[in-house]
Amino acid sequence: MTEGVGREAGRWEQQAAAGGARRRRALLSVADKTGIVDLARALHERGWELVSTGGTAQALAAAGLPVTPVAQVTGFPELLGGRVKTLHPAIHAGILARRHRPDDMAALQDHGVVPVDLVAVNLYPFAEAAAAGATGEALREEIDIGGPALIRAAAKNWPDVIVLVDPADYPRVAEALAREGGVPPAVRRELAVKAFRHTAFYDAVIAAVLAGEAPLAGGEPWPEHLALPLSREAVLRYGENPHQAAALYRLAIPHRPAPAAPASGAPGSDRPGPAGFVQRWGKPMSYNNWLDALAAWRAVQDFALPAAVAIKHATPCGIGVAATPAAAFRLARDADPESIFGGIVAFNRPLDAAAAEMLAEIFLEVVVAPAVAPEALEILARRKNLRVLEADPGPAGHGAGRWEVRGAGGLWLIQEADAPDPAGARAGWRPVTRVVPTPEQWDALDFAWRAVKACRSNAIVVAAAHPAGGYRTLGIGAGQTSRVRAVEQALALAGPAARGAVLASDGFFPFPDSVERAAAGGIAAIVQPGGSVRDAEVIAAADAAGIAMVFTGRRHFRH
Ligand SMILES: NC(=O)c1ncn([C@@H]2O[C@H](COP(=O)(O)O)[C@@H](O)[C@H]2O)c1NC=O
Repeated sequence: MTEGVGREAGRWEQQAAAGGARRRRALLSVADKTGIVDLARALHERGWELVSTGGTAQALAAAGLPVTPVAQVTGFPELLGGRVKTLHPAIHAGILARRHRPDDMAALQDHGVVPVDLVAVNLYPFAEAAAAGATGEALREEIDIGGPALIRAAAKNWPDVIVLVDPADYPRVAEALAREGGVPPAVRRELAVKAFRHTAFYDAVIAAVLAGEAPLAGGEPWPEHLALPLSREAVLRYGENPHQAAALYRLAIPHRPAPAAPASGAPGSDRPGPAGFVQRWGKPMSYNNWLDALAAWRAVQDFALPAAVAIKHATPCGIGVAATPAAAFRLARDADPESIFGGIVAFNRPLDAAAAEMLAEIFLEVVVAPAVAPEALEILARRKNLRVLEADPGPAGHGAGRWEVRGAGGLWLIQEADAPDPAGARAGWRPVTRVVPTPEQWDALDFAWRAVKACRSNAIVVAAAHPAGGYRTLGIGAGQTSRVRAVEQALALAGPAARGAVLASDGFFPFPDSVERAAAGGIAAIVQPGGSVRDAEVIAAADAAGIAMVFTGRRHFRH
């Protein structure tokens, strides 16, 4: 505590306890009436005067409590359809007067203003109105003006005024008043912090909604100041390691509601997750679970056919596409049967029983899919340590999913997410070698290119069609500090299967050495962004080996 406020507050409490040199006054003005009658009754029983705005006053009067209408205090009726109710010196001077300043108190006396000692306010439900589709004038009327002014005034004067913005805090304040005749300074300060967060969050939501499709950028090149409305979804057991504290927040920009989870009658109670996620089974998600599940879910969006992406430590260890989720999973699993142990698997199609049976055979941490059939959930629920998430594949709305924010060393970096390449993107690819890919190789290169996008840089993917249909990664070299080492890792994992396979590189080859290694491993076709100053040498190496190579003109680094 600072500013000697505890001393001032103590004086205030003594005054109150001394039998009330004056009657204390509370201003109650709440859109959400939850708990307000109980709070008002507790105050009334302790001799407080209750002052309220229209709807709140009605609710209190209906409960048999005596209320002073705010209009009686201000001498004005509520104006402009409620746009101006409490915005008046008779209210705000009463809140803001510093009780230890004789000049402030004298000013109140001179102007017949009564001090306000407690403010309980919550705001017009702007976010709910936006989520329900309100626009234009109707939405604008949901922007609360007087409420934030009351909250901020009371929070500024927290040494003398109790500010309440959350009904969950009413009982403890009522108890403190009953027990001690006042609320300890530390608690008043804590309530003030909560109040400023409340109004800051409220305004951040309004700005984001008014900014529309570009909530972060505000529709213009990056704004100088940016307030992101974040809502806590969960306090996590710990972060990346047990000695790190962690919580999960989501960008709380109203958007269309996620589809209701299908009623399954299946085991487990549904646990809501961040916007668009519902946990259908299993223990709470950990920090690393979320990192991996989000990476897997993002990666699987890049494929149009049924796909399975298996992730370990935020980078894929196997990716498969095939006719069914089960067939896709078989390919992803067999790509690296060792690494998938304890992995996270995402699907881009609803999970059926056939896929669930295969998943339940091995130890996995998390499975993510757009939907999980009831019979599939029954099967997965055999695995006590598995977590099952349903994810909403639809657009996040208001551009919330379009942005990535991450912290590094006290700074925050924001970028547009690396969106999936559109379905026909390869029409823009440019063959640069004498040999051009066969139609089959084009398909395999398309798959490998989408797979390498999901991998940490430097990333190389060796991939091929499967004789029974579909495509799978054979070897992934990711997170390497040199590109040629990523090639070697991918080839080593692929082994003899690399002969005749294709290779994708997330960035250009700075030297021909990677192509020479690929050629030695039997790679038949390569896709890479191109753009190196040594492209000519790289192309010459491919030509010398009889390898087909195409340039995408776009890279997919992932740091
Ligand atoms: N205009 C004002 O002076 C004003 N003062 C308080 N309010 C809000 O009016 C609401 C309560 O209204 P009622 O008691 O009529 O239901 C609260 O959400 C409060 O934040 C106001 N409304 C909006 O700005």
